[in-house]
Amino acid sequence: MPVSISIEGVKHAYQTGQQQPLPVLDDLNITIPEGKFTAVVGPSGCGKSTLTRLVSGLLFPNEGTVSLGGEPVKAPRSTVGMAFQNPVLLEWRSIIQNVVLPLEIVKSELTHNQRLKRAAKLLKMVGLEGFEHKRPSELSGGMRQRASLCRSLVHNPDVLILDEPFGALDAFTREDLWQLMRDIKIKQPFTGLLITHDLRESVFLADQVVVLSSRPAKTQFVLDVDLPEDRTINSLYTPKAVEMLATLREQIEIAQGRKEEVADVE
Ligand SMILES: Nc1ncnc2c1ncn2[C@@H]1O[C@H](COP(=O)(O)OP(=O)(O)OP(=O)(O)O)[C@@H](O)[C@H]1O
Repeated sequence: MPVSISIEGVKHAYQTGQQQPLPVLDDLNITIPEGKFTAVVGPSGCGKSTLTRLVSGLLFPNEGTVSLGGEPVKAPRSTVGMAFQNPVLLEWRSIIQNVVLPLEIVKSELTHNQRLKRAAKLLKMVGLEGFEHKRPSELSGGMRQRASLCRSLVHNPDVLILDEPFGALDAFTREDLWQLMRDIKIKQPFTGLLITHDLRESVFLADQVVVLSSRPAKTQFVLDVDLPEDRTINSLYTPKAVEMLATLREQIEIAQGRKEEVADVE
């Protein structure tokens, strides 16, 4: 069952040997209701991947709290799924064996056959039926990323963290995978956190887009994406979406220090 994600007053600095700590996150506040999808955008190096480590329990904040379903995160949780820009599939395993890997790690109660059945169902859902027994190197980049998405979903995670998973793909494959992700979200609900540099991707996939300031990152701006659930690529060209994209573009420029924030004049 999807759970809410709550990031409240989070500050984090990395200890870097003898040098002064490097402040990375400074007063981060993000709330993602259960089953909703939030995209986080911000300047390069502002702390987005650090945020994913805090939510997945691989790192703990110096100040503030990160909670999943109202429970503070104190350790890595097996109910979180993750996918990254580089799918890192194991070459000595077939595609289906790569997909079942998380079930082995979390010591699932499913039998061997049940695990294979679940993986095969996911592979079918992403259009990889017939490729179950291929090696990762026999697949294209887009196909490997589809397999990686199956691996991140095979243990039915209640939270899915996507750290630029489509960043290395060509524009058309990327759009295909956005649509696939939209359909997966309906079939297998989860609470989603997407890190991306692509504003169109954020508007296509998310219910809300959070813009972070430059490092140390603060929550600078939150946009509610008021588009239909069943949005298509064409939805990105509607006046409403174009206006949202322009707003986000402007906020990124402010975050990068290229533009001053202008106060509203009544
Ligand atoms: N384990 C670590 N120890 C020390 N410093 C780190 C560590 N991990 C990241 N950093 C530093 O923290 C800052 C934020 O890194 P992070 O990877 O979270 O940013 P990001 O927003 O995801 O970057 P990008 O957009 O370029 O992918 C960077 O300056 C990075 O060098």
